[in-house]
Amino acid sequence: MRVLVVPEEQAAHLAADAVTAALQRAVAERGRAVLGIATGGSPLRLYRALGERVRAGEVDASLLQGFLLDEYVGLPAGHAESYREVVRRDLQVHVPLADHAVLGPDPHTGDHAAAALAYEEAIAAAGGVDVQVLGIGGNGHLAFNEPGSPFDSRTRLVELAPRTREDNARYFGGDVSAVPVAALTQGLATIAAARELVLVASGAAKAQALAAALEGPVDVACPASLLQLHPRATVVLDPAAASLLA
Ligand SMILES: N[C@@H]1[C@@H](O)[C@H](O)[C@@H](COP(=O)(O)O)O[C@@H]1O
Repeated sequence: MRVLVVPEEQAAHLAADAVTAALQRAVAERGRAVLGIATGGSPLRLYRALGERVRAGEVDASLLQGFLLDEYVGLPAGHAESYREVVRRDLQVHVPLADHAVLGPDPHTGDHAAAALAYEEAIAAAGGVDVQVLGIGGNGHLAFNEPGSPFDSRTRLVELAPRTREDNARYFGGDVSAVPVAALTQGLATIAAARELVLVASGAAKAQALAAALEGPVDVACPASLLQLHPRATVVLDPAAASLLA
């Protein structure tokens, strides 16, 4: 695991370096590349920086396919805070992935187990994820794998922890009751199967989770501690997020 601590503005560029290199490697090997997409505030600057790389011709967006980490269950299709819409706003305006080239778990089928399985199959059919962008929850969650999620978990329906719903209320006008109670999420084993992981985090609110994830025991109590086991993981932090690291 590589941990880089730099000012936030520089962090996005270092993370974009890692993501770009992984995508270029995949394109050189297989003629295309699969990007794993995280939502939330953490990767916003990274996605802008990645857009610059695309405009500079370092990455050909037409060769990319994207898979979301997770999706809320219970929002109407097209809801502004559904992760499919968030990805349109936060990633696709910078990195022009075609709509058909971006998939997320489908929360509208009425059969969440079947949708979860179909999503795993779609990722496998694409050849797996080349580089997975990650944020980290304040409680150490990855995607919507809350503390206690098994390391061998796959895409499935999960209930959101109260802390996660409170943290995410800021995207729902501050109203916790508007935050869905469930989601479909890639499992920890699904995430760990990506060939490369790039986690970005900033701010003191993430410091405790990062100390547990990077320097604590590898344990389901902190789902993000699985990064310690991954052969190609890069973590890019600003000084505040890194402030509790030894
Ligand atoms: N499901 C997402 C995660 O994928 C994300 O990493 C995390 C942190 O979000 P933020 O970057 O906005 O702090 O929260 C959300 O709940």
